[in-house]
Amino acid sequence: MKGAKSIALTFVTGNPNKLLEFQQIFKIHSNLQSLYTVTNSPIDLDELQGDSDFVALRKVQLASSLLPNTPVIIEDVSLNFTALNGLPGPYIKTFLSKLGREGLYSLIEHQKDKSAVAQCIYAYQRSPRDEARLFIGECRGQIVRPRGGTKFGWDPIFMPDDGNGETFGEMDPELKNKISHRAKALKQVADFLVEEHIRIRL
Ligand SMILES: O=c1nc[nH]c2c1ncn2[C@H]1C[C@H](O)[C@@H](COP(=O)(O)OP(=O)(O)OP(=O)(O)O)O1
Ligand SMILES: [Mg+2]
Repeated sequence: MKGAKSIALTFVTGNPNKLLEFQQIFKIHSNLQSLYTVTNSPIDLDELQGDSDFVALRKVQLASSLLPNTPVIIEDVSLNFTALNGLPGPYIKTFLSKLGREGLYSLIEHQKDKSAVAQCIYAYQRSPRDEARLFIGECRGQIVRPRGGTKFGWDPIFMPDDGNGETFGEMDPELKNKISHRAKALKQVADFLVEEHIRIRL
């Protein structure tokens, strides 16, 4: 059992790869380990259409209404191709499932600008009566032909600009977890959760 002061936090995601990276990055923020007991609710939340902030906001409100007795956190990830004015954006999951990694690459194969921004939004809500809070992390990179054996989404076609020339799919997970969109967003979440723990305990 965790210490008596530990607060429950439910991460609502149907994606086991997200959960794994969340847990790995959460460990890096060692002060949080004693403050929160995180559990996963594997609900695949409905997602409305809209810009990425709106999608994340409505997702966390839905999660909170389904789980009114626990603070909840959700994640929404977008992949924005510069040459396509930000598309696929929050619709990356559908694009990936319909086109595959090769197909995604072929969307911009003939474009000069192959840059893209991976964006991760965490949304937190303490209860259905409280306001949602959003935390956004971005990682700039280039879209390349698929490289690397990971099973996680679009990792093999995304080569971050501040990495080592490898795609997320080729990279040591430890390096990905230091520089990724998810790591950057979770850093802000971690700072917030320390403050939130004090507020909840007051
Ligand atoms: O670091 C990542 N590296 C590679 N691929 C990634 C990453 N992070 C999300 N992805 C994929 C999963 C999904 O195909 C899409 C985002 O869609 P998104 O709605 O946020 O995720 P999801 O529906 O799988 O899980 P959830 O239940 O949390 O909504 O990009
Ligand atoms: Mg989703």
